[in-house]
Amino acid sequence: MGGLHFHARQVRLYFRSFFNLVANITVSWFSGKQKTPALTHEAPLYPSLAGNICIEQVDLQRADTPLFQQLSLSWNETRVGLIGNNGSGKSSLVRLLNGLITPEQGRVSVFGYDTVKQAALMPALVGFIFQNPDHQMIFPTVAEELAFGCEQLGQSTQKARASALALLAEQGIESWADRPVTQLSEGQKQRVCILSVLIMKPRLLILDEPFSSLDLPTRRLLLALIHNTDTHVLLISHDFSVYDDFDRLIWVDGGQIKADGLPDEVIRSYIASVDNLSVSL
Ligand SMILES: Nc1ncnc2c1ncn2[C@@H]1O[C@H](COP(=O)(O)OP(=O)(O)OP(=O)(O)O)[C@@H](O)[C@H]1O
Repeated sequence: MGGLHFHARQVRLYFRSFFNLVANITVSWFSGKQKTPALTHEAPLYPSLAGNICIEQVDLQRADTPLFQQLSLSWNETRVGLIGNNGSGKSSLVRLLNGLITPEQGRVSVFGYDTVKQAALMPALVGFIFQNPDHQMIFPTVAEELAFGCEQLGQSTQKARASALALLAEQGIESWADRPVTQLSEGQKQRVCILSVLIMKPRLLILDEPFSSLDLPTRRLLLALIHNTDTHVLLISHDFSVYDDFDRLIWVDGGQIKADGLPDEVIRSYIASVDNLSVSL
């Protein structure tokens, strides 16, 4: 068991190191330490779909089965939610946005950057929070977990620790700095994960079911954290109350956009469709 756990940690470490190596090079480019590559803000293939985040005529298969066919979607709103039944394609859709999966056809771009052609930029542009914080945390203590992101932004080890401590102090949790992450509760771990991504100031923050095991106060605390950033947020949650202040909600069904609009209206349509289904069962 211990060996298995160690192995899983190592795999995660290598995976994250690879992404961070790429992010490091990228951030160095941004900060002018190396020659800046020619970044092309390409025009959208379909100008009517122009937006900060843009999915254009995308085809995607999962396990040889078509999931998205000619999927097109774009938005500029800062707070966007994604709902849909299990297996409807939500996680696949958000994984297209940081280049974790690649479409067979079409194009996905985030703030003008192509997630495939400019994949190396994605770790610096798009932060990702998973359902299970254990899949994300790799350092022994809270401060190290936060400092890592700052080091990827080019800060010295000392400066990175100072930035981590400053963020913890701002959150009123400076006493957590040297706590082992393994001794945090699930909610505390998720809070550290969100802070460790926000400290890198991504332009888009994607959260895939981040609250499923959290109690109401912790959920509210983390929602406030998300609301207080000026980062664009894309949130997947089966708890619709989290969408109260959101600008837009997208309902995915069988790999297609079933409804897209104000959260209240989309939630009403979704619930009505589930009620209809229950009646006909
Ligand atoms: N790694 C994978 N390999 C192959 N098929 C996959 C993989 N991940 C998801 N799928 C398939 O793609 C489809 C969409 O799955 P996805 O995880 O995107 O749905 P979801 O809406 O996020 O579901 P849930 O709410 O259960 O998390 C499903 O049919 C699923 O079986």
